[in-house]
Amino acid sequence: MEPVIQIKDLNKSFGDNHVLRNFNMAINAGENLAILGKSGSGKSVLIKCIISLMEVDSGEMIVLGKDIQLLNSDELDSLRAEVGFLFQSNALYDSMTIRENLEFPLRRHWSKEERKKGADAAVKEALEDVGLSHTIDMMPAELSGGMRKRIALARALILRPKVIMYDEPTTGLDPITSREISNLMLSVQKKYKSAALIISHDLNCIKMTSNRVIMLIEGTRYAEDTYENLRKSEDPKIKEFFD
Ligand SMILES: Nc1ncnc2c1ncn2[C@@H]1O[C@H](COP(=O)(O)OP(=O)(O)OP(=O)(O)O)[C@@H](O)[C@H]1O
Repeated sequence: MEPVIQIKDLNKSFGDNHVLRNFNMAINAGENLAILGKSGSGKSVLIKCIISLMEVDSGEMIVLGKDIQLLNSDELDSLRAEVGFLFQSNALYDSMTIRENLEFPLRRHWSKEERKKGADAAVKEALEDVGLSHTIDMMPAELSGGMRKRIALARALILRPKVIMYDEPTTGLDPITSREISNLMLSVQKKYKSAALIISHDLNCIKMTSNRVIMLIEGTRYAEDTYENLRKSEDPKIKEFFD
């Protein structure tokens, strides 16, 4: 089966700063792939290139069978409906209730008719998925950091994406809440058979959620293996991450 995301020989520089160098990566359907790299190694730049928020210098990016550099803005918009994002900041709208926050992507991607028929059920199911049905009429400010993260995940799920991008999903959360989020990420993968790109510093999160890990070092795919195999590596550059 064709990978859901395929990156070939991606290069991205800012002046003399060559952030990504002939970077290659493929995510298969239903697979959780994590990218582990030091601060400043280019993980966020990579996500921005994949969702076309940033232009690349050279390389190819095929997302759900489409070469994203060849898409016009309408085509990009509909592709983005199939890709869910969980941003580090959660990006919830503070002035909207939880229901309104979850309806937001539906307003953009569903017709009025579709929303009339299905929005209420979709919002309720997404909230159930993250165990927060009771917050439907609350405001984001009334929720804890971990709850806001779960709501952001519910919003990412509402359009049933085939692939989800997790940008530092557990950063800033305590270990117990981080584990809850990691467990949720696993149950999402199981229930929706979605694939994921997970960018994280949190080794526990990566250990729990990823099927495969790419080590991004000096802009390249330095190593790629399961978490357990990488943890056992004797390579000093890899060991550094686990010590
Ligand atoms: N818009 C930009 N203009 C210039 N340089 C940039 C820009 N965005 C990122 N960079 C540079 O690209 C490099 C990679 O940054 P990036 O944010 O991708 O790192 P990261 O691996 O996500 O780090 P962290 O884990 O700290 O979030 C850094 O050297 C950064 O300064």
